[in-house]
Amino acid sequence: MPAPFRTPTRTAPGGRTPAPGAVGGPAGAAVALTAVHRSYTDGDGRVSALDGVTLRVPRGTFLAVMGPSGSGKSTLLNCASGLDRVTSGTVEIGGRDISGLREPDLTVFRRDHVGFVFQSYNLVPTLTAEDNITLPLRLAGVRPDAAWIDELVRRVGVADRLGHRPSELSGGQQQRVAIVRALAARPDIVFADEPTGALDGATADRTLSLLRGIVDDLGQTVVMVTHDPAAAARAHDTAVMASGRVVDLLHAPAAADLAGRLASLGADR
Ligand SMILES: Nc1ncnc2c1ncn2[C@@H]1O[C@H](COP(=O)(O)OP(=O)(O)OP(=O)(O)O)[C@@H](O)[C@H]1O
Repeated sequence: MPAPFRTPTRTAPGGRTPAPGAVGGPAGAAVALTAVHRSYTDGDGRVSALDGVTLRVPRGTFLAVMGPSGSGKSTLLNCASGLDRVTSGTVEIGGRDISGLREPDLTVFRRDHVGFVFQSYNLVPTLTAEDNITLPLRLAGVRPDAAWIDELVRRVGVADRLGHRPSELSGGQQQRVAIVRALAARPDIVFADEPTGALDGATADRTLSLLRGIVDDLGQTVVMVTHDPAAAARAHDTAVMASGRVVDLLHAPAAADLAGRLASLGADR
């Protein structure tokens, strides 16, 4: 019988070992990828963007995904979140296999079970912060859970900005509103794509603290793609990708160790 998950191939340069249960163990996985391949056909032939990824993200954990440009990070995020389809293998979110869902069902599933945070915030410019937060729920015909949203709004510190439009908010405030929007439906998992990429150092730091807090204090699950070793070091675990594979799964790596590992993989940023 094949191994149920890919065994990390190495530990951090500092000798840290992967978190027990950070991969594998089907129980309690917010998202589980099994033998996922994703290939694209382009002008030059076939590109294997994901080449056999098996990865489980336990509920209530914060996973960073790093790797050189072109290593497959965005493809991993897109496939794991149901934005893109796998060529082969399976993706389960909250125990539900989404690999075979038809498009309308997949759209509804994503809406109800997956939250997204983007580098560019993706707020609707004509709506207030409050309306941005509740828009996805209202479109779904779901009454927002006012107590939960209040808790989130207070936690991220935008309670006094709810009546403002995005253009009247700083980048950090817009990202905090986007984080509340992503969590409003209590998703199984939040995927964050370079969430601090457009923020200055101090604001990025605060945003990472918020993400870590919603995992540690509220039991949410976050998967974050980042190029920044210091950002990844704020997560519990880091998956390092190269050539479409997860080559390391590191528990609480130091930023310097991650930077060294990326340099060894030829990452130029
Ligand atoms: N739609 C597509 N069509 C063809 N090739 C694609 C497509 N999407 C991704 N690829 C290829 O798949 C590989 C992985 O791309 P991906 O965007 O996942 O990498 P990445 O690690 O996120 O890169 P970056 O850090 O530069 O954003 C690359 O070789 C890329 O060119």
